[in-house]
Amino acid sequence: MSKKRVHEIAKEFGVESKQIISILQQHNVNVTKAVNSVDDSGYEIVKKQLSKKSEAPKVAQKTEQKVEQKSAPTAAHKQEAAPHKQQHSNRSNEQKKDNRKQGGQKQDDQSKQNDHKKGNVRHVQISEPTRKSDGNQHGGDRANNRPNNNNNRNNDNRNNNGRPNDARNNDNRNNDNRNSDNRNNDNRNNDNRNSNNNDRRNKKNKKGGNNRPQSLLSTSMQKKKNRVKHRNEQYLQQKAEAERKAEAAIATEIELSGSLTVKELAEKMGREVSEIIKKLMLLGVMASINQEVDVDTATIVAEEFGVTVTEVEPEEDPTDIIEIEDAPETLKPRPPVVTIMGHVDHGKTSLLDVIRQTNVTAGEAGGITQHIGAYQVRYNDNKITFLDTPGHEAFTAMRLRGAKSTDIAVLVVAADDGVMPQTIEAINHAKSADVPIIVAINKMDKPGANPDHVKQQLSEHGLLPEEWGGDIIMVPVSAKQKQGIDDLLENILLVAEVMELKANPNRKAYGVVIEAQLDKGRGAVCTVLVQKGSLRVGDTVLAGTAYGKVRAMTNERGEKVKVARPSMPVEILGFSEVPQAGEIINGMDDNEARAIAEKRIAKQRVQELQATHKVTLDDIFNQIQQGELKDLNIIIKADVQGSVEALRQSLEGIKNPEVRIVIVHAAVGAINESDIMLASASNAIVMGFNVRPDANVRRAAENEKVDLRTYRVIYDAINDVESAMRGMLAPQFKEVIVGRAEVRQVISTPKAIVAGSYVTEGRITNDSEVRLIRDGIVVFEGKVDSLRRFKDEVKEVKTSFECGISLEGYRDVKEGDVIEAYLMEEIAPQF
Ligand SMILES: Nc1nc2c(ncn2[C@@H]2O[C@H](COP(=O)(O)OP(=O)(O)OP(=O)(O)O)[C@@H](O)[C@H]2O)c(=O)[nH]1
Repeated sequence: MSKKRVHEIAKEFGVESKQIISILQQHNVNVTKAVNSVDDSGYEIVKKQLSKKSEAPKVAQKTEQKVEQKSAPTAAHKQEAAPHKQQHSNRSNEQKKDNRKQGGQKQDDQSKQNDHKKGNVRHVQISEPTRKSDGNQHGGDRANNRPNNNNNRNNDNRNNNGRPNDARNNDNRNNDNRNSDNRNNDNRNNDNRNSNNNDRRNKKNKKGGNNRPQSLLSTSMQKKKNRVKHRNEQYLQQKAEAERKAEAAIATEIELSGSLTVKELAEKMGREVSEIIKKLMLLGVMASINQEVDVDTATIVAEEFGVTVTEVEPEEDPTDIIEIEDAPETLKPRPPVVTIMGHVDHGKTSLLDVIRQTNVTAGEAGGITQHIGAYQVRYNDNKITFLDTPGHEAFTAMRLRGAKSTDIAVLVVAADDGVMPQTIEAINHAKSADVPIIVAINKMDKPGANPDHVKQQLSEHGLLPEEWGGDIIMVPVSAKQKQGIDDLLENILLVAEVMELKANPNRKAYGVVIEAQLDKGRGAVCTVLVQKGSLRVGDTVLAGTAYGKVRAMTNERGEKVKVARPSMPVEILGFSEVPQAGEIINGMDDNEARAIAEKRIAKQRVQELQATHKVTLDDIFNQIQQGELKDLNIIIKADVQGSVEALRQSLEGIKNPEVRIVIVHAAVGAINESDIMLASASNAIVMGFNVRPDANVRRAAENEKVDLRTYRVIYDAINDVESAMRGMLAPQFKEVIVGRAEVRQVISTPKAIVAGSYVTEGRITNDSEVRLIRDGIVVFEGKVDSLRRFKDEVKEVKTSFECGISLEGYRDVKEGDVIEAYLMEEIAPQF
């Protein structure tokens, strides 16, 4: 006894499960769900009920019954087959009709069937996941082709399994029974639905489903291949194009207008930088990418590459200020500017100190002069300007600038020590600057003093004393005992007189920046030596990219100065930023200064962008952040091997997850140019411990943009590297003008003096640091006491608004004054 599930029976009879459940429940069969099973008796009940309703034609039924009887011996089987009678009979009839019709069309039909088969093959491939519905179609086709066989097979199935209604075969039969009745039509529709579903699934699969059909896979592979092929073709095209361009870029003729960097020369010639460097090396010139080569060298290199060089006049630089020669009649005598030079500890400061009658040595950090100071002294009604250049080799670069701004060089040589390395260097600098030298043989009081030995040594370096038939004045002095000082000063004046030093005081100022620094309270503070013209408070000045109105001017004794004439050193306030020492300062028209400064800034930016980016301690953190720095390369130079090792071990001990410290070179000895070249090539930082670079090395480091740092304490070196990695190097500050307001009315109240003001630019805030400016001079610096709009206290007032400002601890405000608000802003370290 077999059992069938409700839904199977429903399917067999082509009705819904609930109809079957209802029939069975009416006959007290306990079923509630489509999955419940019923035995043969239940099945019979259903069959009977549904047979009554059936409208199948009698003839068909009879024919079917005959067939059933032939093949199915049991009554049960006859009954089971009943619903299918009409299907089979229809199919048989159809087949007969078809056979009659076929005749000449047989061939065509056959080919159509073949086509259909092909279609099915394709379809099966595509609809792998929907095998069941394909099975239907497939079976359907088979049924079409071999209806009788199909029939027999069904019968066979029945015989073999004792289960007459194999669902699949049943479905197949339904498929075959086209046009016979509604039920069959439904089936056909199902068929269509299935095929539609298949199409939809195929589309889904195309989009990358796991069950991607084979044909789609091959299509996507083909597309992929095509893409790769296309890319390859593009790459080859681009490569060919680049080669063609490179070929075209190689110049046969170039124009040179002055010295240029190796990189610029390479660009002009359309060659690789490495080719140029190689050629220079062959010519015996060791140059790096950013090093300048003069026109002659560049011409030789170019010619080596077969490039013709034409020398042209350099283009006029709009940022250059052409220096006008003053007419002889405008020139007036001016004091000499004297630079004191010499070896370390030979007594330069002491000598100058005696001359100035002040004690500078006592106030100096570590007893060493740290910067170029400038002072003017009066001797026998004559003025002499002294530039106090430090003797230590660390400050050679500054000394070089000092020499350039100098009329006379006083070379201090200790009588007991004789000519030393920095003495020779000083001689060379003075000679190259074409500055007359006066030798002060100092420390004559010392027991070991031997002036003749000094003279002898100096003669060997081309300085022959007058008494030996030469033209060099040599004065024995003792700074300590204040001996020979008058003699020295008289000789300076004598040389100056012979030189007939003159300048036109009646023109805009022209001079040189001796030193400059940022003062937290006063902004850019700058020592300037006026060389021509006169500098006045309120004048607009330009030095490099810095410009501004001179707010205040003081002399070396801190006294206020209104006008500085030729050869006078003064300290000035008012620059927008800190100018560089050695920069030329020009007095000029306001707008002109601003325009030139802006052009210079733009030019500087371009140059900075062009310069290769070198690693610096200031920039390490940024580079780490941007993922540009994986290794921090360091070159160590120290005085003794013990320090080299100590520094190496300490630096290598610094651990950072993003950056590895690599010591590319570590050795005993002074920092030399080859260290800089190595640092440049390996993008390294140079750290010197108890060793110092000379001027040439410093210049090379500047040119190569190599960060060169010297230390006297190992801890400081380690600390700097660690801080740099964390982006915590000591911050730098710059003054930022927040806003300006013009005082239009002064209102006196019992509590305070209120400056009724109009904000002309930026904003004024109630917590601003401010300065009160009158006729270009700062008359007060301090804080805002109160800031009001009408009667209300406000935090800030913006441009084009009026406000009342009272200043903390200052009442002498006048109409026309300018209140300038500023703040000291920490700037990100840059190099
Ligand atoms: N006995 C003697 N000692 C002197 C004389 N002049 C300077 N000294 C000493 O020499 C040392 C160096 O003097 P400075 O004036 O600092 O020498 P400097 O050349 O300015 O040194 P730097 O600023 O470091 O380059 C000091 O201890 C002075 O006291 C002198 O005429 N006689």
